[in-house]
Amino acid sequence: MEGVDHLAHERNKSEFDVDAMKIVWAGSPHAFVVSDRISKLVASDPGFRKDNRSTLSRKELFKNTLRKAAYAWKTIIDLHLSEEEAAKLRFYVDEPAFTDVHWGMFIPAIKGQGTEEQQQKWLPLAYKMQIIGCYAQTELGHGSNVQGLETTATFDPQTDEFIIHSPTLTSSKWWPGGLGKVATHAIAYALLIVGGREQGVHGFIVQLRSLEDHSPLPGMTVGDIGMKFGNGAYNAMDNGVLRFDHVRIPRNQMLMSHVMVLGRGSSLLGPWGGKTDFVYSQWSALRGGPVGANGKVVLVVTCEGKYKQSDVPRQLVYGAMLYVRQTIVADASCALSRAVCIATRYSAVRRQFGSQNGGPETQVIDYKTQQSRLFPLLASAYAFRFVGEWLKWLYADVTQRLQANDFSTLPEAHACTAGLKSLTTTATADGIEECRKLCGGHGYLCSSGLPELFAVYVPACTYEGENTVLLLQVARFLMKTVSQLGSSKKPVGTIAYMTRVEHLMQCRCGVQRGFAELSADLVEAAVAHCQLLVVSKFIEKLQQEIPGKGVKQQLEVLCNIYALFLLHKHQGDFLSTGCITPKHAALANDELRSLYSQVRPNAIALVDAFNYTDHYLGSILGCYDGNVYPKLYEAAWKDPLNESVVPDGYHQYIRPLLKQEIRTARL
Ligand SMILES: Cc1cc2nc3c(=O)[nH]c(=O)nc-3n(C[C@H](O)[C@H](O)[C@H](O)COP(=O)(O)OP(=O)(O)OC[C@H]3O[C@@H](n4cnc5c(N)ncnc54)[C@H](O)[C@@H]3O)c2cc1C
Repeated sequence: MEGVDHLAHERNKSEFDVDAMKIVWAGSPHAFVVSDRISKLVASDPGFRKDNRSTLSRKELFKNTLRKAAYAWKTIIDLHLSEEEAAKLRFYVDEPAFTDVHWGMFIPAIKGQGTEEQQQKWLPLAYKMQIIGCYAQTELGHGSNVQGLETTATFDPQTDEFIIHSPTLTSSKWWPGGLGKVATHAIAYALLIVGGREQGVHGFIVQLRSLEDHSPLPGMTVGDIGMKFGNGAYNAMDNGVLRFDHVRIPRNQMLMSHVMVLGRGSSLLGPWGGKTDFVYSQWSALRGGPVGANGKVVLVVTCEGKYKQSDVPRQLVYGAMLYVRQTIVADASCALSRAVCIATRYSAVRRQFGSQNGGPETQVIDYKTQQSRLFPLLASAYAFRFVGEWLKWLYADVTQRLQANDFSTLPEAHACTAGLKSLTTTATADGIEECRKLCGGHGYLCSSGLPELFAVYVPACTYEGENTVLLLQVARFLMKTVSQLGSSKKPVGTIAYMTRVEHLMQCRCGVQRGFAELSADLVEAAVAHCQLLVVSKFIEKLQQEIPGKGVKQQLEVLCNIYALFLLHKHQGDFLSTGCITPKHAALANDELRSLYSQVRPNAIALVDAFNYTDHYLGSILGCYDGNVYPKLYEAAWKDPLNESVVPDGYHQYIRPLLKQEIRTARL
């Protein structure tokens, strides 16, 4: 039956132009062309094979990841791929690797926190992969609380160097991807000590390994932290542990675009001016902690004991984080759409019960319960796509403003990226698991692709800001906004709606002192605010011109499902606050059911619009042609356990049982 499309009847039912939807999903015709070409290139190259990943041992998996990363780099060079194409290629290779951190965190950190001089020195090396970088912030004892980091960087004015040291076991760097076995350099975060005084946590470029033989440099104890959740998945990554024993690095390896420590006799440039011994700054946690009272970086000139302020707000250190978090939101729609594509196609293939007069049984996708679990996830995938697009725009906008010394939108951008990172990753991780359940027993097989997708994805709820910690930051931002409602400072942008809420206008924010007590409720408020963002950005998308027969109508249906499903899920909150009446709630529920019926004939086409190759999906249940059973059957025989009919261990452990010889067996 090779070549037969078992889902053709489903595709024929669709009421819209799938090719036009593919372009909407990709973001533009250009993005579609690039994505389509690169995904097919990766899928057709046996060098990027990944179907055996979950059966490899850790060592084999890791070595294979190294091979793929090198092969990907060779392909990028040989084919002269642009930066955009290269990024797409890494995306479609679809394997966590040290390169993710090198390109996604090490380079952005140097760009965001390094001086021009530092960028000129380090970026060309990093771009050519003559050095490989990791991002070493988290320690064994502290992750979210960056101010609590214990690694020290003590300035030695005699030699003009920093001494990087891990004073305790809990100060060991722990988790950084790429650190364990590959990275030659790290951006290591450490508590700066100048003249005996602690001056907050800063980033330092530290060489870890020899560029000749890859051995750790003197003073470094470095290795991998061990197996992680799931088969394959994140075990392809060498998350690492690192201890420093009085490692010396030159002063110019502290990242100094916003703060600086000057050597004796150096001149100060820019807004600070003057001549001094040392200058350093104070700034709060990268991930935690409220923004300071005036939001300014405080520069301290130690030799004179004078305090000066620059015009640079301390939130500027969030720049690299904003970038990384907005990419995480974009990735959420990819991971969720992938799981939804698998579950939708399989739900159309799978039949259970309902046979009439010997006819075929019912496709499980036709059960209303299946639809009510699956279609809100399909709607969420599209909703996250569009809010991700908007966040990308917001990031570009805020970056442009920063270059023009306009810092006004930075707190809002920070709240949006933190909140949406939290919301979309939580919903995606939960959504992937729901898709696994939607596929019944077969969803539990590695060949469904869903267990590994979940295992790879779920740490996104923790890294780059633990999701609850991030929501607490959004809650603080919202409470601050509420407290300013009566003042002349009017909320704008994503919080402008607050001025329209009559009740809020009369509120005085009373949670300043009781914040911790109310934090669980405030986190819910933060989620609601972020949901409003997602819904409003979906609606804004629909206000644009969207070409293609029936495309806009389908998106309208999905947008309504997304919004009404939320209303349905949180009915209690809406009813208890008097926002809706029980009649409204019932109407919304009726409407939701009717929307599910409208999606049903278009469901397969709506997931086809993601344009995923079978290679990228990595799932027998989700394969394009729907020919699930023969492929499942065939895959089972390829399992290493089936290499022999009688298993290894039969003579030692099974036969003695069967032959009642267990007491004399050598176990
Ligand atoms: C796969 C993976 C890859 C990673 N890669 C890197 C990397 O490349 N570089 C790097 O530096 N780090 C990396 N990390 C580490 C990651 O960034 C941290 O684990 C993350 O920041 C969370 O910090 P934590 O582990 O200290 O969690 P904790 O903060 O200890 O969280 C534990 C619990 O405490 C709660 N909690 C914490 N603080 C508060 C609070 N103030 N109020 C209420 N509740 C609170 C949290 O909600 C959570 O439920 C990685 C982690 C993983 C899992």
